[in-house]
Amino acid sequence: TDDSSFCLRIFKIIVIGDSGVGKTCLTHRLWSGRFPEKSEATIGVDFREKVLEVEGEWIKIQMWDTAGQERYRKSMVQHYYRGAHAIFYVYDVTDERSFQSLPVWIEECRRHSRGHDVPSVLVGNKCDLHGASRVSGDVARKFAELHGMPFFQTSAKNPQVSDNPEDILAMVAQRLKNQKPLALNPPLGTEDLCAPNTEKRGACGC
Ligand SMILES: Nc1nc2c(ncn2[C@@H]2O[C@H](COP(=O)(O)OP(=O)(O)OP(=O)(O)O)[C@@H](O)[C@H]2O)c(=O)[nH]1
Repeated sequence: TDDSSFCLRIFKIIVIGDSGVGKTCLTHRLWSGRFPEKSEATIGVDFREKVLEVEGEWIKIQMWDTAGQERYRKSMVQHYYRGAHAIFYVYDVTDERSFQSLPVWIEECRRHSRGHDVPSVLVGNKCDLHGASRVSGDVARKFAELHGMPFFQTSAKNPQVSDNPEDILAMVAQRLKNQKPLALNPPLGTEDLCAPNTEKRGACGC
């Protein structure tokens, strides 16, 4: 047998954001290719993993779909962030409040990742809806630039109308695999902050 097949690098991605923005649906879309008919509030964390081939290397992606509701997440917060290689910050494009909450999520991440800024992407979800209070794409893009994150607008329900969630994951996986910053043009002075957290990289028993 080929021993290298048991020697996968593992990358942990956590999905963060207010309750109801669609974290579970996005994760479900990525793992099953479908939009779930029913989605209930996540309690604690929902954990999925899969093996992806990226440019000839098989890597294992672990996706941690976290609870947005405070009462379902309190005791788990440390576990979410420990060893995370990347974060999807998700907001709902029809819900201004979920966008306004982002600095709080970013701050929480900083507190728990011991001074490291974990490479992140900003994902506006529910682009298939045309609600009155849509968060401006330009404003969100500027926010993402300010924080050195690539920005995507997507829909777990109807990926055709927007960036495809699978493409977002593929891009993140490719950058993690190559240990490149997630943002193409990190803002001046933040290059180190965008570098992948390599401390727990390569969880390989070989
Ligand atoms: N129209 C539309 N609805 C969506 C989309 N994504 C999620 N939803 C709906 O939004 C609601 C909340 O989705 P969830 O995925 O459970 O939200 P969550 O962020 O995981 O919520 P918590 O687990 O409480 O943190 C559900 O009713 C979904 O059907 C989307 O892309 N488009």
